[in-house]
Amino acid sequence: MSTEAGLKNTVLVAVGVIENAAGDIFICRRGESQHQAFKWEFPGGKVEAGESVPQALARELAEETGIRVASCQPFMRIEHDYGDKQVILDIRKVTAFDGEAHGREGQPSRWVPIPELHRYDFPAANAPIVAKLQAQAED
Ligand SMILES: Nc1nc2c([nH]c(=O)n2[C@@H]2O[C@H](COP(=O)(O)OP(=O)(O)OP(=O)(O)O)[C@@H](O)[C@H]2O)c(=O)[nH]1
Ligand SMILES: [Mg+2]
Repeated sequence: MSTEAGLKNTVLVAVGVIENAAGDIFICRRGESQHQAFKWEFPGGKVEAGESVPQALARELAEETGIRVASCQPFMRIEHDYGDKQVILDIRKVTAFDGEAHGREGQPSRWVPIPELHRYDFPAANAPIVAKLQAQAED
């Protein structure tokens, strides 16, 4: 029963780590009416019924950033419990895309060099994403 209640509050989220030719990463700031308000995020959103993760990612990135995904690869998967909500983040690295990434819904956005990512206030679930990107950048 508690499991059922938990599952009802679990959302699968397609998240895009968009990388440009300089190796910088595109991030956006969440709005005041959203869960984890005002935190910085990697753009993305909930996978809808009947969608695959790459399909949801393409749709969400078109809506939120205006880009068309040309190539993406699995990066990592994170399960996190916020108490009020459980999320499963399926994170994909977007290495080829068409268009200029921008905050298409009016949200603040910017390209950030990987060594500076930890300066931004991300949702708690995102810590392993930033850590993995920075560890890979050190190689
Ligand atoms: N897009 C995105 N969502 C994240 C990240 N980290 C993280 O915990 N989340 C959580 O994933 C959940 C779903 O993401 P979302 O709110 O972007 O979903 P959506 O675009 O479909 O949004 P909406 O319901 O606000 O219209 C939220 O609870 C959000 O807090 C992240 O880096 N990017
Ligand atoms: Mg979203």
